[in-house]
Amino acid sequence: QRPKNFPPGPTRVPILGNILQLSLDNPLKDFERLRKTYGNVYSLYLGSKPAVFINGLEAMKEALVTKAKEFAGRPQDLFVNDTTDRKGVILADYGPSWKHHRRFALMTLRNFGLGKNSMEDRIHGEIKYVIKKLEKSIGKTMSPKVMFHNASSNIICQVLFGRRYEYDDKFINMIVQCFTENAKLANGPWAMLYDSFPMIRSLPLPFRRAFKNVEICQKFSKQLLTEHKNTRVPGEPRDFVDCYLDEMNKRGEDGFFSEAQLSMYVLDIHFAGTDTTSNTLLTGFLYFATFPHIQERCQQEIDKVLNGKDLASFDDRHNMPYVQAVIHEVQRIANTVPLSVFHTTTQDTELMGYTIPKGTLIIPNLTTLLNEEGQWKFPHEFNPENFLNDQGEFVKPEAFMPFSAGTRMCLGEGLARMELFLIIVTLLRKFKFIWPEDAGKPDYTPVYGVTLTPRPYSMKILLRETQ
Ligand code: HEM
Repeated sequence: QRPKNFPPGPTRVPILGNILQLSLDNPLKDFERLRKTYGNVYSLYLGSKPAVFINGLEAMKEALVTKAKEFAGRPQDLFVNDTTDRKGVILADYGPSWKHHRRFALMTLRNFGLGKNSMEDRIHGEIKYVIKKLEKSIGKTMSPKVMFHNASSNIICQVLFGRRYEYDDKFINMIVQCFTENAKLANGPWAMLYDSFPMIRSLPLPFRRAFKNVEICQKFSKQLLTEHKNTRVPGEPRDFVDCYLDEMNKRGEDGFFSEAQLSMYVLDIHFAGTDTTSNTLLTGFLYFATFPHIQERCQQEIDKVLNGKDLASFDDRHNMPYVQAVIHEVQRIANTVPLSVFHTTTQDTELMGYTIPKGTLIIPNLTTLLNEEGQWKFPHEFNPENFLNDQGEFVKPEAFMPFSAGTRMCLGEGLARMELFLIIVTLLRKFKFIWPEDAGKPDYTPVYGVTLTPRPYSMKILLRETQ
């Protein structure tokens, strides 16, 4: 029996809950089936623990925007919490430590956006290496996966640590590999079993791999922190880590800012800024290569707007409605973080008339907004018309929430949007991306995880004549 007025859902069995009713490899289709049966707010039991799923624009807005604070918590008893030692910002519960760290990140990222060495310069700096890499493949086919993952990692590494790594650097490739592996493990079958059955948690099962990966990454960030402490000049920050160390000096021992926090905090931001942007870029180029007419129309608009200009700037987006529409459509179809990051309720509350007690696990299914019927002209196909009005102007429907919404909304949205725009525009301006003749039909179905990943593919690179 569910508690009185709790969201409905399928009957559960003792101990296992509803877990046998889900495909643990990729439950997204099951979640959609359950939404059709039980409505936009329903519940499932993962073992003995209830989880409330939020679907569709109306329910999502009520929870994340109207009742933002009431839904701003994070669960603290899951696999992901154990792997990250309950530090950092992404999984921090709603409270003063999370607030201070979120505010600090937003402020510091904003400050790096200004001035001489601006975020745009940093991104263009990295794009030069991407161009070099692509130039080596002209006339040939290449798999863009490592390149985009490393480019995204480098952009955020520059901000955090003031440094970048070559794309064949073994060390950073190992870190990125840990990120991509953990993004699959974090909500994969073993994590689901770990969360549902606490008695198996200390057993040597495959979920141990995720702990090992965090350990490897922690070594990496701790080493960089030591280097920073040894070389910094207080009050003259070179990067995010220096700013944090300055802030620690300023605050003294207030219990919120500490070195132990810092090493997981930078890891959080490094991870969040790598596996998201890169998978979105990979989705984008998969579609550019297989929808050549859309690629060409973007190139015409880019040529016209950038006519004679050396580099694209983020402001140019206002004169590129079609390119803007395409990039947003790429994000919509990529559905990069399909179940957002899980929330909890911070107090007893109500949603769409149902009663939800404090501390309930909340799963915002963002997928159901990005393809919701009635919200999009073409919910189930790749079509930039989804973001264009009858006059060909760019419009952003309300259901476009790949970064979530409200209090816990992605704090890297500004950076991510700038990266996507500058990288896509610069590369489409210079190169033509072609689906290889012998590659067969493209498979657009992504691999499930905390982030959705396009299946590995290769594309042929040509240099464009008109630039
Ligand atoms: C296309 C790229 C990206 C997508 C689609 C994306 C999406 C998301 C989503 C859905 C959430 C969960 C929000 C919630 O719980 O309601 C999130 C949180 C977060 N993202 Fe992003 N993200 C992207 C890029 C980035 C970048 C570049 C950074 C680095 C600065 C970043 C840092 C974070 C952080 C720190 C959080 C946790 C915020 C909190 O709990 O307060 N993300 N992101």
